[in-house]
Amino acid sequence: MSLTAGVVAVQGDVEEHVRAIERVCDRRGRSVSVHEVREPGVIPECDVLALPGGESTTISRTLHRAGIAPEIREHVASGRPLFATCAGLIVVSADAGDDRIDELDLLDVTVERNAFGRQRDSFEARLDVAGLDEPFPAVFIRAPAIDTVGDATILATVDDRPVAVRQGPILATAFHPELTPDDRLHELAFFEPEPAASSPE
Ligand SMILES: NC(=O)CC[C@H](N)C(=O)O
Repeated sequence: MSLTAGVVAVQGDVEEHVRAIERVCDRRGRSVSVHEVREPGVIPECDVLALPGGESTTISRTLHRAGIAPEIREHVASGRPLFATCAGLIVVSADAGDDRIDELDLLDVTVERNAFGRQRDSFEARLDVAGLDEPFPAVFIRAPAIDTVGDATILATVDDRPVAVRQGPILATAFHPELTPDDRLHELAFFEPEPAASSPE
């Protein structure tokens, strides 16, 4: 059966997520149609969903204004996979410590925006990620870090700060897996959910 994927296309690296999803599906021999989500009515058709990085205050405001936010909540509530990267992580968190962000409160973590400081505004790290055999080339761009973790499971850390977590159908990273040709985290997010979550296969 063909997979229907959505990439929330408010802002940010949408095209890169689309291509990563197409690559993963191609490798797994799955046909896929990927929709860029800008309005309500698309997410209910999607088996899997990506929420890209960008600027989290803009993304948060637009999601609520466009009426997409409730559909993201329903998507997760129904156990369908959501992959949130960077600003996406900030938006799905429980608290980002910024009044301009109306968090979706789907992931039991609090985050600090731009947590790695000026000198390390952008950097790359070869990251050990739970569930992957080889380190992942992680690209950080004005990345958030996770401050406190409730129910979520930590998959990776930088300087002892969590930068990748999963909780039920949600996988979230402070970095940008869509900016590298390595799509193992898209594969983990969409095809190898935690046992409690339903699989799109
Ligand atoms: N690359 C990103 O998504 C950066 C996130 C950005 N610093 C924010 O807080 O919105």
